[in-house]
Amino acid sequence: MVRASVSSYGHRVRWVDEAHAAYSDAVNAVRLAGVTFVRAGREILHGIDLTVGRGEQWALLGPNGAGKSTLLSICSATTFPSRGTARILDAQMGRVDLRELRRSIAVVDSRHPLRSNLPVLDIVLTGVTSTIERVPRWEPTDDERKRAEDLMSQLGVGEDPTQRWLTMSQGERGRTLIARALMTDPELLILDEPSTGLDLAARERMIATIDRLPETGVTTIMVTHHFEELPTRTTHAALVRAGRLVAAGPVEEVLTDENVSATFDHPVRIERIGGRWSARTRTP
Ligand SMILES: Nc1ncnc2c1ncn2[C@@H]1O[C@H](COP(=O)(O)OP(=O)(O)OP(=O)(O)O)[C@@H](O)[C@H]1O
Repeated sequence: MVRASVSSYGHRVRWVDEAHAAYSDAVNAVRLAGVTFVRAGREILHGIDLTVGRGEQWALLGPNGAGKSTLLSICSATTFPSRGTARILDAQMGRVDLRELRRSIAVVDSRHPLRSNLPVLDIVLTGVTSTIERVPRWEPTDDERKRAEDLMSQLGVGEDPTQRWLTMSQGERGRTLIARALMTDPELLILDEPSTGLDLAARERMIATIDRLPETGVTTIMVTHHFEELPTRTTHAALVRAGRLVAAGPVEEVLTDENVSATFDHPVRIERIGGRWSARTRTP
């Protein structure tokens, strides 16, 4: 069912995720109801309702400071809502063992805070321990090592065994972090600006990599600033502005000139060519 409403910015927007709300949680990866988040006395998210079905590929878009990363941290069960409920992979935050839940969730963050100059294999293996650094005295099993090597080969990293974190390019780091994230065969994969700082060829390789992820059945939620970076297999989008959703639902219905212009408070024309999107200023 599609419901039309008027956003707080005076634009008519369509809410298109109501059909999902009728689903049982068994088919939902994320279900947020009335999620509000307060930090340092300031309300950053205001009553967010969002349902992400399992196997869907979502993009979160919006201006700087809109609350995308905060929303992402609630979806990854890293941050608790101040009010409202968050069900992640059928588990209600606040009522489950978070360590157990987080085993099914992997996060790829372009600002990965690794300080040690680890080789690629060791970085990928930190996906098993869910740590940034290698855990002292922890050793992978033969199967874990084999899986890490398989993923490295699939993602095209680690061919040079001397390659280490501090000397890796942004593109190599990004693909290494995706291999790391896939180590635990996650049900939910969170991607925070995975293409940041990549040159054109590296960005295109990264998008092609992300485009292959649905084959694993994983649900993805990705934050990006650029419509050009949306993988072709993106199924849904959510537009965030000033801590509120402007629109959320199937990507073709959400990424309209009207919705995107309302989100960025700027006249925007959205085009989709060959499955990829672009956005530019709409001239009268
Ligand atoms: N640690 C913090 N303490 C106080 N306020 C914060 C903190 N982190 C973020 N904020 C504020 O919360 C709001 C939302 O931030 P958030 O990082 O979620 O936005 P974003 O949409 O991801 O932004 P960007 O696109 O710039 O990364 C911003 O106004 C930001 O200033």
